[in-house]
Amino acid sequence: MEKLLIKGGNPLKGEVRISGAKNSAVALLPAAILADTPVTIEGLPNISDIQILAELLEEIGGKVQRFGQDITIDPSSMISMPLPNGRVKKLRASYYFMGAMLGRFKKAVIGLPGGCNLGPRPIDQHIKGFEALGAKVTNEQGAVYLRADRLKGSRIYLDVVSVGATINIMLAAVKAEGRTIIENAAKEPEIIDVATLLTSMGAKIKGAGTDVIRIDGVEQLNGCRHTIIPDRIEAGTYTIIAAAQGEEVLIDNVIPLHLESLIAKLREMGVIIEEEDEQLLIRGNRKLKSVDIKTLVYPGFPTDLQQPFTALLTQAEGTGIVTDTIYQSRFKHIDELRRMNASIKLEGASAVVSGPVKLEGAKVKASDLRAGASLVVAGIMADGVTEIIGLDHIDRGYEQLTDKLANLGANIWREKMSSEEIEQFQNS
Ligand SMILES: CC(=O)N[C@H]1[C@@H](OP(=O)(O)OP(=O)(O)OC[C@H]2O[C@@H](n3ccc(=O)[nH]c3=O)[C@H](O)[C@@H]2O)O[C@H](CO)[C@@H](O)[C@@H]1O
Ligand SMILES: C=C(OP(=O)(O)O)C(=O)O
Repeated sequence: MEKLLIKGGNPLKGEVRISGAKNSAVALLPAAILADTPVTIEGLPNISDIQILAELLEEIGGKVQRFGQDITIDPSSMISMPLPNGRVKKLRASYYFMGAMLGRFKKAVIGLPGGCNLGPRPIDQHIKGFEALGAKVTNEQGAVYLRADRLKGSRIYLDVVSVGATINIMLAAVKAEGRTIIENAAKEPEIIDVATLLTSMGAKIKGAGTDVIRIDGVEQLNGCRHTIIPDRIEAGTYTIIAAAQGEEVLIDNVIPLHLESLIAKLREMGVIIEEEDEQLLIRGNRKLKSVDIKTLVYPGFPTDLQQPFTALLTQAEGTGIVTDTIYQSRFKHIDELRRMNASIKLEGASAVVSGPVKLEGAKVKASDLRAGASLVVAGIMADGVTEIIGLDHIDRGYEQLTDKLANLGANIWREKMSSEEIEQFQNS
């Protein structure tokens, strides 16, 4: 087990290349289950969630070959193997095996998903969608059992705008008989990416990226080749880091449109950002002004950037109010930032951040993926050394974080934890 160490204060300069989007990749891989012939996905991030999904695909009989950032999945000999326990519990996106296996085999047994602990994360809207398509769904001993004699297209109104439910229903509906209409669908770029892959496989989908998606089911889907979109959350994290500590940082392989809400907020704070087709050039500003943020569904401010952004607000003049409307209790990073001298109060569903303060390096723990990212942002700005444990969370979502930041000039490295440290960590 390792810990991450950062000696803060170095000005950052240079270029960082963004990897493929985790939240697309984790749906694209299960989507391959639906094809009759091999699917190749290009530009995958090398992160632990992808490794686990590749192993799950092999567990159900898929042949998986990885060549650098590309993966080829031959689904022809897959079977509807139950996956009630084990790897499925390690990540959120294992829920996509429900939709994909239901679409292909008309049955699936999948353990309830893991992923970041952000408070309650129900999957009732996924289930509502599967039931509307004709599946019988039961929950037994922590696993979801799905079975359908046939899947039949239906009109489904989501009571909550959900990325996972929108994609999961698409995965099942592409092989249902007739037309499915998903209303109040989520509009995140990852949904368009999954729809693009499915369309290349032969699916008939209209409206992905709007709040009404129409799907006409087909009997057969074939293999294809697909290039994943860049990770807007990784790009946003580096943009925040560059705003915090950058002299001049070029973010390469990014779709600026996907980050409009973040870019607007950073400009309000006084950060200078130039947008190119696939790049962002960020000039940090040591005199930042505070702003308020409220997370919303896309194209609103993403909840996955709320935690890293909160760390940046500690350096801004004034008071910034951070409200997360998607996950009201996504604030586990606050106590850790306070250990680093941040001045943050929790008031109801908001964090009130006062700044600027001089952050000080400390021993802190990443309780979830983006909490980890917020500690990295803080560590990069702090005086002295910050020691972050809980790297398994960070490794779920950031490819080569240490190398990418070191290339920009950060003083950052990983070290093995001693057995006493591991014991303390496990008991904490
Ligand atoms: C693997 C993946 O893509 N993860 C992302 C996905 O998670 P995930 O797909 O799990 O998030 P959702 O969009 O489904 O959740 C949004 C909100 O809806 C609620 N909800 C969701 C489903 C449901 O059936 N019932 C229900 O009440 C959730 O508790 C949450 O409050 O979108 C989140 C919101 O942008 C991001 O933070 C995650 O990084
Ligand atoms: C919450 C996240 O991921 P997951 O849904 O996979 O837990 C995230 O990427 O910030």
